[in-house]
Amino acid sequence: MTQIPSLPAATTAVAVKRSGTVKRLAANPLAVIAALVLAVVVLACVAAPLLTPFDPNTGSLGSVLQKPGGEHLLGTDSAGRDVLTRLLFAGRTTLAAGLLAAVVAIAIGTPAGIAAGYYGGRLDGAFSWIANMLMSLPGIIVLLAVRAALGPNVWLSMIVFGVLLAPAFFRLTRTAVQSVRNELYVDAARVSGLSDGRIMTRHVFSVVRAPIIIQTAMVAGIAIAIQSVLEFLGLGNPLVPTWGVMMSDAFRNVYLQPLLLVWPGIAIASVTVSLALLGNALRDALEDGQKAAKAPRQPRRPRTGRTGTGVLPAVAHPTDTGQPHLLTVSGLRVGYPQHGGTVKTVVENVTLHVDAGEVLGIVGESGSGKTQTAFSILGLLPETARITAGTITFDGEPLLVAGEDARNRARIAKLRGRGIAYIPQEPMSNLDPSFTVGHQLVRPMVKVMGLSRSQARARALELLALVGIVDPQRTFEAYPHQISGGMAQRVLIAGAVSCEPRLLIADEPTTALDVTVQAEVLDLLRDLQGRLGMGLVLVTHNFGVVSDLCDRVVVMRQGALVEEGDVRSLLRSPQHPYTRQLLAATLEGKEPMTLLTAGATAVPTGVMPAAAAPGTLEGRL
Ligand SMILES: Nc1ncnc2c1ncn2[C@@H]1O[C@H](COP(=O)(O)OP(=O)(O)OP(=O)(O)O)[C@@H](O)[C@H]1O
Repeated sequence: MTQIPSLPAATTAVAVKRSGTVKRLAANPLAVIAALVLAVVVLACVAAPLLTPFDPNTGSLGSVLQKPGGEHLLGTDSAGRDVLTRLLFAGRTTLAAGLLAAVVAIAIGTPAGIAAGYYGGRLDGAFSWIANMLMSLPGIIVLLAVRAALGPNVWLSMIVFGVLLAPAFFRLTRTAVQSVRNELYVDAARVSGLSDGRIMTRHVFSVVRAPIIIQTAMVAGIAIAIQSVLEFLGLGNPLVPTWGVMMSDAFRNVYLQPLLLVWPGIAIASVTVSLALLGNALRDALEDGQKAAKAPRQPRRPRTGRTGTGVLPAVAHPTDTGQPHLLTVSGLRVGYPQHGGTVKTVVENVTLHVDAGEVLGIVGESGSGKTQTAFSILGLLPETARITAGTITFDGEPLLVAGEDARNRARIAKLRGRGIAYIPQEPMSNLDPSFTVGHQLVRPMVKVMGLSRSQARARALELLALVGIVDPQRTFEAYPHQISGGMAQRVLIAGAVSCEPRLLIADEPTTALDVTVQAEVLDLLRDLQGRLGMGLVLVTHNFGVVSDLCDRVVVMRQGALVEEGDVRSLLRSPQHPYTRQLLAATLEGKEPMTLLTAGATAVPTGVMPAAAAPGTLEGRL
């Protein structure tokens, strides 16, 4: 069994990444200066009443336009008001108004962008149309119109400006979400029973979090600058001190006291420039982090040992009792509409079933429609796919009916996790890099089984031990990059069985693994399936795996079933020429019965050399 390699700090962990980002920011002098300037300005403005004894709006006619010095550190303005006091109080309004614009833009743009990117289709079209329309409006003219209609209210102006800036966040999040919505870890989250809302907030939002923070810094700076420009032009409320209003006042006395223009100018420039610098530095720090994340992994330690501890008794396979099959697929047809109105059919009239405790293999060459069939059962087909005929029933209840898209989605969503679970092909890309292994195991159990967090945690540790992970605690706390491919596949198997599903669909579960780990994972699957009495649909193109694990097998070619039977008869006397051809190709031209030797368990994908394939066929034939 693989030990967790101890990785250097510069590799990919998100936990490491977070502290790494702070470290990289701290190493950037511009970022440090910008952060310090912002911190000083914000703190000084917040603590304004403590820092100055004057009132920002009360002046003294005896001390008009005084030069800096004495009790008025920055002098006084044309109404005899203390400039420093006004500057600090004005900063509160200006900064809060800039923040308000950014918050409004985020609150509108981000959820809309996530929903449009995640759901696509008409929702995306409608939201994109609104975003394009908002972007085509001339912002300054709209703000002038708002000012003319509703008066000089800085908060209202910034709310409107926030709405106008929302498309920036919308586009950013939509693009980011589009790039991950078909990632396998999102599919994995879906099949583990998490709702769309939960997936969007927990798994998808993490992708857009960093760009949003960067964009917020930029947008807040722009909002402060625009607000100040409008107020400088005399469109602000003279009764509410802001840096723009101060600039406007100062400009009227520029010949008498030019310094009055300098202080708010410095304040505006320092804050907007600092925000821009900080945003840039943050982007650089995150990009550097991503480069570090792509650094090569530590070599894996050699694996030893076998999996499973045989605690539960094996479940007897059902006999023909007249009970409905656990899963029945009837006449399934899946197609993809093409340009020009035609439909490319990728699954045609597929009919199969699997019972509780039974292992059904779906074999066929690449592109024969195995995954499309499995995805139809799991409700994971791409949005562009159309189920044009057929039904799928689970335990006698309809699960999928052609043409009932919305109901199909609801029915499948209810079954995921507890009814049907999924083990994918690519272990690494099915684990969300933003969360620890433990988190990803615990969440579905809390959500689907209603366990408390501590119960789910204890169960996750048990499951990790059950799937043969030597140090469950350490793996539980690890991020996906900190475990090997074989361990990741075991974690996914643990996750798939965590909610005690009645049917497990495993799509080429060993393809991405090296040969020794393939054998271990197959052993584990067989062991768990027997112990838990699950129905198992095993998608593979490897007859070695079929003979090792399956009770029955269906052979697919070009989207259709060409042969079906119990594994023993089918391997012994394949009827269809394609099955014979496939078997012959797998066996590299040798007769199946002459290959067999006892002792080993599995073979590498698509290859069954005499020395490597042993035992798998012999035990069954
Ligand atoms: N999004 C899609 N749009 C159009 N055609 C698709 C799409 N996804 C898959 N197909 C087509 O469906 C057919 C069946 O694909 P499927 O992934 O089920 O094959 P498979 O038997 O699982 O192959 P493999 O072993 O390589 O995974 C292929 O011809 C493939 O090109």
